[in-house]
Amino acid sequence: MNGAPVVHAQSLTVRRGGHRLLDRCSLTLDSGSICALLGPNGAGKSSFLRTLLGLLCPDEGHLEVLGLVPARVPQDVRAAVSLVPTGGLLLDGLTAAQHFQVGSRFEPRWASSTAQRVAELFDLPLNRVSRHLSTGQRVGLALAYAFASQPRLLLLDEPTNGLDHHHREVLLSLVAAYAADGGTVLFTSHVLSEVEALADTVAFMHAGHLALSGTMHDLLRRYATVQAIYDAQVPLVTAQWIRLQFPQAEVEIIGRVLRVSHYERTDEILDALAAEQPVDLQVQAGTLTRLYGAVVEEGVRAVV
Ligand SMILES: Nc1ncnc2c1ncn2[C@@H]1O[C@H](COP(=O)(O)OP(=O)(O)OP(=O)(O)O)[C@@H](O)[C@H]1O
Repeated sequence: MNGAPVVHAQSLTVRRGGHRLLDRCSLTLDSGSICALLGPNGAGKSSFLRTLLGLLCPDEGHLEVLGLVPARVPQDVRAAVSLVPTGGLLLDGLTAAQHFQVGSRFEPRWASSTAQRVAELFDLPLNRVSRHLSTGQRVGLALAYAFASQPRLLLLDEPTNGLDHHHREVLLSLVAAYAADGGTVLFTSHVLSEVEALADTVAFMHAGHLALSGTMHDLLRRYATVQAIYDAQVPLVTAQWIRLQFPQAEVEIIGRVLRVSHYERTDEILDALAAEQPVDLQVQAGTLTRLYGAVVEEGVRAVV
């Protein structure tokens, strides 16, 4: 792995029709990382992937992908980067076998053995035209084509959409193996359990802006929950005081248990609650679901 980042986006803004698809987005991805791009419908995730491939040109900011500027040399970028859009992108009149012939002719790093292997893993009928393939088979074929192209950066837009449980697991293993070999992956997903299983890095998008990004480990450590257990009901005055001191915290009271989650203020909350002398006091690592709620659903309340 060399030290230069695979993706280096600095304050990217893309405008279309008076609307900001991307709003000052910054992200750096290192070789070998698997990054999940998360956010609600319409947040701008697909637009970000399309910008990395040079399909959308930034109006402001700076972007380098593998040291290249996609808007300037889109063909060079496409030779090294594969994008699998939602549902796959196929040539409708061609069979899987014909797709692979196209790949061997036009993709500079085509690996026929990978195409065959991934096609087998997805149980693809090789001689059926793609418009007669099922939804999952279409995704499988698009993935087989992408992996066989041996890209240095793989962009996957909701790749598990339409895949059954078994083929979902197959895909997660393929992505993990590809990254272990030094490939870099940026994928979007609305399924947080699969993100937790696969991604080492997460980036949260909200209204076109990349609100927060970092390694999964670090972000969940920063968004920890402090749990205090009292010998009787949680003292109301304590809960109210915490809400006043930390207005952006998520505060939960369940009987004798008080749970307070906040981005990057765990130590202060711990000190504040220790002074109240609960019978038990501990810090629990955050969960992706809670962090997603704080960053995206609550309108970035925890981090801005
Ligand atoms: N070419 C375009 N011109 C104008 N608006 C666009 C264009 N492409 C996308 N948009 C708008 O930009 C916003 C972001 O769209 P995008 O597809 O990037 O969202 P997304 O985060 O991928 O959403 P989803 O999770 O639903 O797939 C949406 O409001 C969409 O309607």
